[in-house]
Amino acid sequence: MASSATLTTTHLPTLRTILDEWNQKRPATKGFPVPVAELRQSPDASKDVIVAFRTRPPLPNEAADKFHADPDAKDASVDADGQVAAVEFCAGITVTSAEPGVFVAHVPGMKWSGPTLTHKTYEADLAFSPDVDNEEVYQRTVAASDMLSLAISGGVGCILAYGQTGSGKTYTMESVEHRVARDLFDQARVVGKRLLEAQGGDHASAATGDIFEFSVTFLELLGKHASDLLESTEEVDSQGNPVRTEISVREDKVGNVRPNLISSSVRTSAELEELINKALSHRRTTATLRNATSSRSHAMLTITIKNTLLPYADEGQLILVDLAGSERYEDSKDHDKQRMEEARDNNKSLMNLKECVRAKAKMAAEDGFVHIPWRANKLTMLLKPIFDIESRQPSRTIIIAHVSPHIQDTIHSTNTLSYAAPFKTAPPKPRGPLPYDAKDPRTWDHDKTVEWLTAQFAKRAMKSRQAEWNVRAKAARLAGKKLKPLEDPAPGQLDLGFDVAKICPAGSTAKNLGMLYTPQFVQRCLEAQSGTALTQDQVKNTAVDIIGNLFYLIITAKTRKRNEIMKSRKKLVEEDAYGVAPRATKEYDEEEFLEAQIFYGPRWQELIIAARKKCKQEGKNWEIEYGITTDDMMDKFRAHKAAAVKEAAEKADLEGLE
Ligand SMILES: Nc1ncnc2c1ncn2[C@@H]1O[C@H](COP(=O)(O)OP(=O)(O)OP(=O)(O)O)[C@@H](O)[C@H]1O
Repeated sequence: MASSATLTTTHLPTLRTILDEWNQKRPATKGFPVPVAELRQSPDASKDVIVAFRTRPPLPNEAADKFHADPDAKDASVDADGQVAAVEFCAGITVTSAEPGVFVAHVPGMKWSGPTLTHKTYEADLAFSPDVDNEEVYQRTVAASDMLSLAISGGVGCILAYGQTGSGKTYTMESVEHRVARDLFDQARVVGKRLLEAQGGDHASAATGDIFEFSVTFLELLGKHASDLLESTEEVDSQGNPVRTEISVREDKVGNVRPNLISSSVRTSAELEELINKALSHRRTTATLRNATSSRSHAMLTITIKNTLLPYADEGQLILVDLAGSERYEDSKDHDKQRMEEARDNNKSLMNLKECVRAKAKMAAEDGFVHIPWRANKLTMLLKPIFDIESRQPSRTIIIAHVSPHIQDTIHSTNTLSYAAPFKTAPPKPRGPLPYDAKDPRTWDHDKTVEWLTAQFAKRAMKSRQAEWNVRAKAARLAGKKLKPLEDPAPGQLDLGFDVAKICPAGSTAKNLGMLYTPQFVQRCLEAQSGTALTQDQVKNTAVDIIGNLFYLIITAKTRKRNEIMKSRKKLVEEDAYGVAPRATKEYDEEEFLEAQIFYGPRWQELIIAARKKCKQEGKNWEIEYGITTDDMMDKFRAHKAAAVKEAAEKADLEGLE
């Protein structure tokens, strides 16, 4: 049977005629409904996963190369006289609608009656034709989905470039990276100024809005091997490959995947640009030295954004991934063993990525529980922030699937398009209210939400009232006097320090609050502060604490079903973040472990990671040096919980006596 290559080569004129006929019959291509200059916020900002298709223009002489315009080549296109036929471009892809995006792939085939073309339709949120430039792609994806604001506000934004080798992934991703570098700092300053304004008072950065810290890592994943693209190396191995330290990718004790990469802090667009250029030049050098293209590795740029006004809020992240080429395994069969293994590993990681993105898109569309197998592979482990359903950080993923414009590549293109098209989901359907569940804030109406918020603020107000009284009582005792016992305030008389109606205005529910980013909730609380009893820091800590509690309740409700399954798993096996063999610890189930982490907040991770890092550098045993182990921290947490339970019971007893 004729190979696909021979088929297209020999019958190119016939295929072109069939394509022309099809083109004449089809409706005109639908462009973007909104011109790029008037773009505000689209595509649907409520979607967690946005899918875009992109195809590029044919490159000079590419058609000739693709169709083997070399008379000695196996599939050479020669005419009846044995002359090399002139090879012209023939489209393998047609864009029929830009938004929603529709690509039609023209698949050549052969029947008894002669060559045929099958036209397969694939749908995405957006489709970019060859004449759309990089700026427009950036504006319609990253800018329109407000991804930079998401990351600045403590969320996670991820952009994935997928496609066959040579389809234009690197062309897109490099341009996105440079544009992110161009815009990120200006946007952060706008958000910073807004937050400082809400906070009021003097602040050193009030005029500039410089309240964020940015750090950058750049990882390369080649097959199963991860390395640091920011590590400069002169060393090369016997095959000419640059020797870089192998980076381990695993979950640490607290479940974070933080490979030990060089993390460079940047303060300006120019500094970020410089760093990106450095990493990209390392990637290119590696590719050239290996006599191959960058298509064999995944390159992951991560920008972490810390809000210095809210040190305990989650750090935002932007993760930009130029994925390895999606070659079919058969295409690598002629390669050496190492390259075949790499191709197999790449395929596995891309297949696992597909499962995870699909599950995530499905979960967002159905608002239910779907298992996301992100632990199955290093690539998806590195993308944990977007896949972990226990993460309380909001996230958004844009996947740009690239295809070659040539009919010669249509088989590859259909693979790419059928990989990415299922990520397109309908936006979540508007539903009626869920039946009320006291433990699930997503089911609370406005009144219940206000009641819960009021109770949260009241608890804290009572606590600080008591602390104040204790101080006064102690001073009185020292002066030989006795203070009148503290009486409970009359109903409605407790000064909460906040106007709850401003935090949760009419019509707003816990579900709406749960969709706010931590800094947005903090800003609301700063604006809703009544009286001057609380300092700025107290307001911020209270706000972070309360929104944390709400997130916790929502996550617990979401994962309740999963926890039931997990309950059978009694023991938690820990892995040492620095590669010590896994060891079993005392018994505590995952639910309690999660509760403890939330109780400690980011301090848990900071304490453990910082202590370990320092001791590792100094060659000391961190457990002896610091005397804290996970078991100790769990013990302390249990003691705290027991004390809280005891206190509540005593209070209940007292109330019963009254
Ligand atoms: N939209 C475009 N407009 C013009 N040229 C493009 C476009 N997209 C890609 N190219 C060109 O096509 C060639 C291949 O693109 P690129 O290297 O980005 O592909 P790739 O998918 O990243 O390949 P690899 O996987 O091998 O790294 C490059 O010369 C690039 O400049």
